[in-house]
Amino acid sequence: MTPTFLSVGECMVEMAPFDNDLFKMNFAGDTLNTAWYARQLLPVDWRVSYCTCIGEDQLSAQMHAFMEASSIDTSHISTVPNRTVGLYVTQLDGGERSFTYWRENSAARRLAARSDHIEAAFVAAGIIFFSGITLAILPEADRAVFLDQLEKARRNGVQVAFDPNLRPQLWENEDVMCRQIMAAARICDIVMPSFEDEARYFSDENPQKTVNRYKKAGANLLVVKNGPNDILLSTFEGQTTVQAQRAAKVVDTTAAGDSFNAGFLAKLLADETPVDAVQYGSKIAAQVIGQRGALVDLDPDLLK
Ligand SMILES: O=C(O)C(=O)C[C@H](O)[C@H](O)COP(=O)(O)O
Repeated sequence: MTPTFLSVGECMVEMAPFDNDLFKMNFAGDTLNTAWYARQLLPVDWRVSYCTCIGEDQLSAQMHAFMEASSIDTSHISTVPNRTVGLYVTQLDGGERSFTYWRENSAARRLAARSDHIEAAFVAAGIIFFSGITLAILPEADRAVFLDQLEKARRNGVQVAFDPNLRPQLWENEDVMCRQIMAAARICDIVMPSFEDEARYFSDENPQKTVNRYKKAGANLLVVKNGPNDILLSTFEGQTTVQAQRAAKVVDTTAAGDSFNAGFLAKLLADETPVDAVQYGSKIAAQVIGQRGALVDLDPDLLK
């Protein structure tokens, strides 16, 4: 059977600032970004599949065509009549990004509305990747359906990887966000949080506290990203810090974490050591933040 990397979540229209106050339209979203980079970084015998919902309008068709052209498998994308895809605009402040969204009524919010849709995607996967944003956009009842199906897939041997990607503006409130993130972490093998966010919303004093909290929840492989600072890696064998790759220049930090996740998971799935996988993920992220937008061309040397 073809090994499948399945990413689940929401892809949006991205408007990212380029030169002369012009904005460039693209398609992006944390889980799609990870799938897009993973497609380039995983061996060709892997299938990279994206699970979401889109509308039936022209913009949705364009997004679908973009994924196909990027060699991402679209067989787990369903359509929802009378809805369209979400949109976000990136604002840059000295290279640091922030996002404004128009996604309250997006088709992707229905991605777990039919449990057979996600079930079919999950059973076909070797590894499932999702994020806190995947959960944040779902109606409350669908979150439970999503996590139930995930647990079932995991019991059947599928690996589960999770980036908490904390976005309080997408949740009902911070309490709900923190509770749901920890409920999700309980059914994950690999958790890849970013310390800056975790410190802010879980009051972790240092990356060690972040590791301890997710380990207690049950995850056995943890990578705590920390911007340009050391990355903390915790595995079955113990833990270590890995120096982050310095970026030659920081132009736009959008998708730093998403591209790191793709590089890290691609090397793990190729049976490299977790330390090598962290170093590789960090190299990919350093490249990505040197260019504008979420999806950027990678140095061909990195793809070898
Ligand atoms: O916020 C969302 O919903 C998005 O998906 C927009 C962005 O593409 C990612 O958030 C970027 O993620 P970072 O790697 O954390 O920079």
